[in-house]
Amino acid sequence: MPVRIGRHLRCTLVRTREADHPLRALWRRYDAYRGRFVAAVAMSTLNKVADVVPELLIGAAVDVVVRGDNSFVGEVLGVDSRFAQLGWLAVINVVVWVVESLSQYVADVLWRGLAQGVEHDLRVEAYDHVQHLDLGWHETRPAGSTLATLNDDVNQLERFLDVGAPAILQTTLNVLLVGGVFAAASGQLLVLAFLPIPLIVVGSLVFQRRLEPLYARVRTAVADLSGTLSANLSGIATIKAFTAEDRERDRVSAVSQAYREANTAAIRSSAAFVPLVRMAILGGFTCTLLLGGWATLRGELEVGLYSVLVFMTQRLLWPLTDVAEVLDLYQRGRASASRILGLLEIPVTVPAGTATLARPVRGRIELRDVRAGYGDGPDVLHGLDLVVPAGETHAIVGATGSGKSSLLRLVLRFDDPRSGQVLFDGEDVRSLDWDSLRGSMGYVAQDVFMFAGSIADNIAYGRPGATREQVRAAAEAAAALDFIEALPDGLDTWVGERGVTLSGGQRQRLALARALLRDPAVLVLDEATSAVDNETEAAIQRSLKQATARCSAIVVAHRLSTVRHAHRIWVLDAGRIVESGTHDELVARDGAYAALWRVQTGEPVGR
Ligand SMILES: Nc1ncnc2c1ncn2[C@@H]1O[C@H](COP(=O)(O)OP(=O)(O)OP(=O)(O)O)[C@@H](O)[C@H]1O
Repeated sequence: MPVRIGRHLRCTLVRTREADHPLRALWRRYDAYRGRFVAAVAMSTLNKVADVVPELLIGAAVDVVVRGDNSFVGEVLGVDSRFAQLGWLAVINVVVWVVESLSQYVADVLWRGLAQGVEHDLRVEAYDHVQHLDLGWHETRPAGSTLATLNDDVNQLERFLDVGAPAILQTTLNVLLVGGVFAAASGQLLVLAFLPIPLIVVGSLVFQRRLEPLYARVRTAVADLSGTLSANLSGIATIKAFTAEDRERDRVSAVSQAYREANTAAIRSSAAFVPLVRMAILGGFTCTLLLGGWATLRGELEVGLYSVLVFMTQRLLWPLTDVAEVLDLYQRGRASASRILGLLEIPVTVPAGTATLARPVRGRIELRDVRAGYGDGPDVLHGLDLVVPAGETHAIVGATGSGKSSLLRLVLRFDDPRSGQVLFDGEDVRSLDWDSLRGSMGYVAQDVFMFAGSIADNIAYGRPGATREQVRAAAEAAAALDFIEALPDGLDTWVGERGVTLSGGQRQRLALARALLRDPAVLVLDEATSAVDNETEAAIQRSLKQATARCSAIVVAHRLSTVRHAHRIWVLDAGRIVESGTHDELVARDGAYAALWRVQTGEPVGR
């Protein structure tokens, strides 16, 4: 099965399939929240009903005052006294207000809980998916852009669920409840008061269509801005060193301006909707006020009912002015949902296998006719055959760009080869689960990363349950204990996110300690000692000799003195193995390795 290395830039996927509505897809994905959603809808419905009742009570009170003994309330309750009727109305009002307030509280808690639950789950799920995507994908996509999706887009969606969704529900309920009252009172007024609604609905649909691409543009602009900012902050030392501050400010300003323009365009369009809605509302309100008033004067409508209808028109129509804002939230939420789901749809191209290795893991690595490359680019490794028997230390050397790190990436299965096989203890690495494969390896990368935490935390990163003594022993084996103990808090010294308080060589030694503490079957070192001085390197070599007595090691090094004692040295040139053998054999052969050796040491060949 030919598989390609890395680079799966699938920005196109960030916009999900048109046919599948992102919010509907979200609904399907989070079925665990459906119960809470139904409860929130029920509570909002109760709240809305309780909200409409006081208006009816006002009408009833006017009816009591105007019609006295014949009032609607008097007939329903069988109470003659107007004072008693008003008293009853007051009691009902208090009960309704209590129900209204309580249901409002419960509905708020439910909606907010729902929104935050979905926000949390979605963020964690998206993050987890992102961390399983292959390394090549991460390398070709600005980290800031992924961050914008994980953070900003998830927040937008939360805002829609928290504010937008209940608002849509309340507006719909309003229309239904008030419509019911109007229908009971007067069919003609129902038609007139509701005339603006189709206009608003059609307007909403038209605006929604216009707004959709505008908000998609806003989300893309946010991702660009976030990507630029995060890249610049990571490269701040380079910006300073090359006095590029002004240039970078202009670049950030241009990206920020693009965001501003995208937002302005969206806001201009969505805000234009408000006056349209208001004009429609004015029409409906004027009809009820005038025609209802005239009907009351002609005696065709009760005064109490007229006052209810006027209040109701207010209640029905004014909340519709919020439709524009809700539409705005909806579109933002939809665009964000689309981006998050797009991220979740990106396939994991280097999935874990299911096989486990027999224990104890021996640590034999073999590459069989391996061809590999990045994305759609040319091959960078051309049919490599290489074996590292269990327990041996092998070195990979060669000019810069010859493919040494690419080879290590295949061993760790950061990428898969385009053809050929990588075998670990005889098993194809594609068939192994991560625990068997990477769990048996200790890796020190060229660019060492330290997490925010103490030195001890960083060393124990690959083996969280390690004892203090084990951490100290690993630090000692990596020739790191002396400098650690010289620090004010020793092993408890806090190192920043990137270990910026440490020198390059110190960081490398901590990374080595971290790898050794795992007690790996295979130690993979990519220029692990390039930043230490000769004396420290000699100390590390002595420790490594002990450490690698128990495991296999694949060591990439430019400094050939580092790998001189390896069991075998493989010389790479432009992605091909051109020589292999022990140091002495290779020097004796007087080929590429011998030439490199001479350049580095000035030693005459054959010595
Ligand atoms: N992530 C990547 N995406 C695309 N091409 C890459 C990537 N990493 C390396 N390459 C290319 O693959 C080739 C081999 O690079 P590699 O890093 O494996 O060489 P190397 O021998 O480790 O170099 P160095 O000694 O400088 O670390 C180079 O041509 C490089 O441009």
